[in-house]
Amino acid sequence: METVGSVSASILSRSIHLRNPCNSHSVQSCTFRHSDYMGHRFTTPNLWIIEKSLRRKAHPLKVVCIDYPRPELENTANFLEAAYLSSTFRTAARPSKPLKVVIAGAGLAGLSTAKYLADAGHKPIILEARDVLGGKVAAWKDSDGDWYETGLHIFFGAYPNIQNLFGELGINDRLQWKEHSMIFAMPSKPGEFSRFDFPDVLPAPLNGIWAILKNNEMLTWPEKVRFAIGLLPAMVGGQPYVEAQDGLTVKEWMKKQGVPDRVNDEVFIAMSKALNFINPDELSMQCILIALNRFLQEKHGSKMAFLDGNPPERLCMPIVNHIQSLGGDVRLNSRIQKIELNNDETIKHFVLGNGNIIEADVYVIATPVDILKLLLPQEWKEISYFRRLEKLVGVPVINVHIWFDRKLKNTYDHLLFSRSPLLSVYADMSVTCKEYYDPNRSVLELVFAPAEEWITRSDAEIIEATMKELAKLFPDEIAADQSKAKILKCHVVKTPRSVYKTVPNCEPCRPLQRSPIEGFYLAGDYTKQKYLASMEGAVLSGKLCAQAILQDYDFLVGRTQQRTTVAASNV
Ligand SMILES: Cc1cc2nc3c(=O)[nH]c(=O)nc-3n(C[C@H](O)[C@H](O)[C@H](O)COP(=O)(O)OP(=O)(O)OC[C@H]3O[C@@H](n4cnc5c(N)ncnc54)[C@H](O)[C@@H]3O)c2cc1C
Repeated sequence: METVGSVSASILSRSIHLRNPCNSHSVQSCTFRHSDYMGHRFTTPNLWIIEKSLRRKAHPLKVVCIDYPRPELENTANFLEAAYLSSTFRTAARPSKPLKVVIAGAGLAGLSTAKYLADAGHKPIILEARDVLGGKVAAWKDSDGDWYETGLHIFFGAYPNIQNLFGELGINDRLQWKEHSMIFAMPSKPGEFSRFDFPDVLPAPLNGIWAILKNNEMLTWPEKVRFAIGLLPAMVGGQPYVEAQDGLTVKEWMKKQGVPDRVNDEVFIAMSKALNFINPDELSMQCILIALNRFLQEKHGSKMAFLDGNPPERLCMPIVNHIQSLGGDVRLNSRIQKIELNNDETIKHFVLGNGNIIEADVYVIATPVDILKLLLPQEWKEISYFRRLEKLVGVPVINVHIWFDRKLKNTYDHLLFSRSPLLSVYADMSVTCKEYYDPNRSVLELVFAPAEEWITRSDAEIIEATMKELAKLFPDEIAADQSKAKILKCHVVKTPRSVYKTVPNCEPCRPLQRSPIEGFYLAGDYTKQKYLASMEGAVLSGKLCAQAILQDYDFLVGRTQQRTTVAASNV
């Protein structure tokens, strides 16, 4: 095969820099021009190359060809790392005895675990309690055929594992990327918005710095300077500093760093509510620093995309089809009721709600952490790995959909930060999302947070409160009494326990995917991974769970054989 390009790689401190002179996704073959590897050739369709750990001659250079570059955004080191991890499942040696892995929960974490295990040649079976896929990305069709969702979901440029997954499934075109901006409502000027625009010509973090410096409506120059000085230790101290801030709330950290209260009020209330549905006086500062780090480190990190339709069909179904095409299974209406143990306190089987039992070589719980705690057998509760879970508690949040009798004008084809006391982010889905497109009527989807006080209130009260807030965002078009735009219909979806509430000191309580119980693993956005409680975090947790199972393969097979032998001799 003809050599059509070369890749040069270098390592600067700990980040990987890749340059592909071919700059094409359809390269058929490539020569690696590192002195140690001169002349080494790789051939694969859609060649892309990832260099994992170039550490001079002491460690061999690891080169992996990946098939799924991301078309919209640049292939950053984080993306290549995500693609590399995915490729390890496809290229793993086929197992002589595929493991039967039962996974509780068909949220993104459970689906991801099953997908990557299936890629590696194993047999995952997902048991989902409800009649709908997706967990916190679940959605339902009403009697008019309109969809309503558990939550308004945004995909970020800084979500490498999600985008790699879209590439693998061949559904990249389902992400509808928006302008690289963040748009905030201005409570002091009802109906007006202030933008942070990230210029495409500048690399990160300069594009972010430029966006902040150019915006003078929300923060004054002295406030920006005070905030920048406050952030200096984070820039200098790196990850250890970020982790150390887990003990402080956002508000406490701002005070300690001498950042003016107005910065908190103008920017961080909106950001805290968007990230974790709570206010800065509760949110751990580590959460904000991790988000800033992920969003500002990459040129397109804070660029946002909407899925082009309802998540169960447009995102979850392709994962299910993939799992089933490789011999796995996904069963709805199959709630795990109980974890039954052997005498040695390992798992004997899962008991389902209908009394059926299911046995497997490996068991994974990919439910929310609150459900896991309810399922934990008494015998495990004092193990510190499980005891620490007590600190992780789901936060309440409400998602509101309102269909109006007209097209609202004061809106954008984008996510909007409402900066209202009761609401967090919102979007006119009739504009932002292809499947929900309507030329004549607006459909607002709004995240109602913090929701602690509202979660037990009636839908009518929630809609009434929402309309009062909307009257400030659309002063010319919406009035609380509906004397302007009229509500055609609405849906309110309450999630009393959503993502874990990221209050200070939660980080040490997040469990690794491999538990101390043989053959038992966890997946879920709350488990240990570097992307907060998010869709990206859920998908990565599934990959890490599948990776841990693969790493333990010999042990798990040996264990199963031993049990079979013992069972046979008992007969
Ligand atoms: C309102 C809202 C807005 C959000 N916005 C964003 C956003 O913009 N961007 C972003 O990245 N993230 C967002 N998130 C967070 C994101 O949705 C979650 O982090 C992610 O979907 C969690 O996935 P998971 O698989 O870990 O858990 P889940 O989605 O909760 O999945 C767990 C599954 O387990 C099932 N289950 C429970 N009990 C049992 C049982 N006993 N047996 C079998 N199955 C069981 C559940 O039914 C569920 O399907 C938002 C969340 C909400 C609620």
